[in-house]
Amino acid sequence: MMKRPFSTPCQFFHSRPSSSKRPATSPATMGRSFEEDPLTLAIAPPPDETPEQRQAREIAEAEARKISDEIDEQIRREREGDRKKKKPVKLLLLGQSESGKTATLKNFQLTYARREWSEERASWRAVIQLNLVRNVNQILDHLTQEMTGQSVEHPSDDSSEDLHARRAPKLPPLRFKEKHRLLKMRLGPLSGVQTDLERNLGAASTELYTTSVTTAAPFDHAVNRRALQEFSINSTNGWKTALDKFRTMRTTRPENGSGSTRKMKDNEDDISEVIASCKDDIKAIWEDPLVKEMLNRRKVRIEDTPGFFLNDTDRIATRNYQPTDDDVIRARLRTLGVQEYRFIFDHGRTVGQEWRLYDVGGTRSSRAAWYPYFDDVDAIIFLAPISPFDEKLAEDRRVNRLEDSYLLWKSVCSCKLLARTQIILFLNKCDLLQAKLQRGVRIRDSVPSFGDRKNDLPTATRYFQQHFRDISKQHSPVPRPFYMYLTSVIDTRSTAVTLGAVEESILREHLRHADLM
Ligand SMILES: Nc1nc2c(ncn2[C@@H]2O[C@H](COP(=O)(O)OP(=O)(O)OP(=O)(O)O)[C@@H](O)[C@H]2O)c(=O)[nH]1
Ligand SMILES: [Mg+2]
Repeated sequence: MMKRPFSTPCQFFHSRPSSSKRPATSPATMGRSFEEDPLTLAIAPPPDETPEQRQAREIAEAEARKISDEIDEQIRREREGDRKKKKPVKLLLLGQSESGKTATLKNFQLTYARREWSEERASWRAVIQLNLVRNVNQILDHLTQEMTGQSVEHPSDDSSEDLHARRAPKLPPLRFKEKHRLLKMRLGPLSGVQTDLERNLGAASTELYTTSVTTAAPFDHAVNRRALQEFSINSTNGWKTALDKFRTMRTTRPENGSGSTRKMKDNEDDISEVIASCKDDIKAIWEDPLVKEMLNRRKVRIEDTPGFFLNDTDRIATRNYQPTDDDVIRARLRTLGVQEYRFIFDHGRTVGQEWRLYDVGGTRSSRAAWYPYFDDVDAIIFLAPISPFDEKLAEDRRVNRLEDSYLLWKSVCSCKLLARTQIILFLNKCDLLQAKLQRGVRIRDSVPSFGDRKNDLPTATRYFQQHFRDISKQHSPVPRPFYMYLTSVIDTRSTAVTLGAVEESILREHLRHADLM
C-alpha cells in the first residue's frame, strides 16, 4: 500500500509569528474571525513569501496533490477488488455417477480448506469401514453363488473382459475346502455390520441400480425446464448430513452426550470390534488362491470398484482406526441431489475468498436437477472417466459408460445457457485406464473406431481427448476454448497441481464476470 506523503496536507503548516499581520479574510472564512479558523491560518502561505519560495511551494503542493490522488485511486481500486473478491466463486462439478466429482471436491477441500478438512477427516471412518465390509461381502456373495452352482449376475451386458471369458473353454469346477466354508461362516457377521453402517449413514451409502430415465441429459429439452426446477434438491450440507452424527459423537464427551449419541457411540464401538475381530479372516479370504481364481473366472475386479480397501485391512480393521487423507479421497459415498459446499480458502492464491462448489448426483435420474444451477456459475468442471470404455452404467446396464459421457458432454457443450461459461474437462481415472491396458484389454473391442491404433495410454488419451474436443467444437453455440486435463483424482499430489492451474483460470473468469456486472 502506497504511503501518503508525510506532508499532505500538514506539510504546509507554516510556523507563523503571532504577529498582528493577519491575512485578509478570505471568502472561505467570511463571517468568521481569523482566530476561529486555525486551518486557514495553518495552510496560508507566509505573508513575506518571496517569488522563489512561492514557486517552490506550488511545485511541492502540486506533487503532494498528485500523490494524494494516486492514493485515492489505489484505495478505490482496492475497494473494488474487495467487492469482487467478496462475491463467492461458484463452481459446478458435472459428470456421470462414479466419474470422480466428489473426489475432486474433496481434493479442493484438502488443498485449499485444510482446517475444515482436518476437522472432518475422522468422521469418514464409518464410510471407509462400510466400503471395506462391502468388499468382503461381495466376495462372500460370489463364494456362496459358486458353492451353490449359480452363475455370475448380469451375464448379458458385461465388459469386454467378460466376453473373452465367455468365449473361453469350460474350466473344471473349483474345489473349495472346509477352510472356505469356515471363512464364510466366521465372516457372516459382516452382513449385519453392513446393514448397521448403511442405516447409520443413510441413503447415500447405497448405490443405485435402476433408473426410469432413458436419456443421458434429461435437462436438454426446453419444454421441461420449468418443471425441472421442482426436481432441484439443494442442501447446504451434503456428505455432512451422513457424517454429522459421527462428528457429534466424536466431539461430545460421553457423560454429556444425549441418549442417542451414547447409543450411537456404543454401536460404533461394537462395529469396530466386529470388524477388528474379523481382520485375519478378511485377509485370508482376499489372499486365498482359490478365491482369487474364482474372482478371475467370474471376471470380478473388486480392486477397480469404487471404495476398494482390501489391501489396507491391517490398518482399517482395528479398534482405533483413524482415516488418512488418501483413505478419505478414496472413500465412496454416493451424492444425492445437488449439494452446495461453502469453503473460505485458507491456502492458495485466493486466501480469504469464499468458493461455493456444487456437487451433483451423477446417475441418469439425478441429472434433471442440474439445470437450475447452470444459470449463475463461474465455471464447470466436467468429469469424464476414460477407463470404463468397456463398462456399463450401474443404473442402466444397456448403456456403455463412455458413450454416456460423450452424450452428456455434448448436451453440456450445446446448452445455450452455458454458452459463455468456462468448461474444464477432466479426463479422469487415467490410472485405471493404464492398468486396464497393461492387462491387455483392447480398446477396439469396445470402441471399433479406435481401429489399429497402438493400445497404450498416450495413444488412448490422445484419441479420447480428440473426440471430446470435436464434440465441443461442433456443438458449442459460440466458439469456446478447450480446457482439458488428464487426471487421476485419487492422486492428491498431482491433483493439487492441476487444481492450482484450474484455480487461476477460474479466478480470472470470475473477475472478468464481476467486471461485466
Ligand atoms: N482409481 C481411481 N479411482 C477414482 C478416481 N476418481 C474417483 N475415483 C474413485 O471412484 C469412486 C467414485 O468417485 P466419486 O467421486 O464418489 O464419484 P461421483 O462422480 O461423485 O459419483 P456420484 O456421487 O454417484 O455422482 C470413489 O471411490 C473414488 O475414490 C481415479 O481417478 N482413479
Ligand atoms: Mg458424488
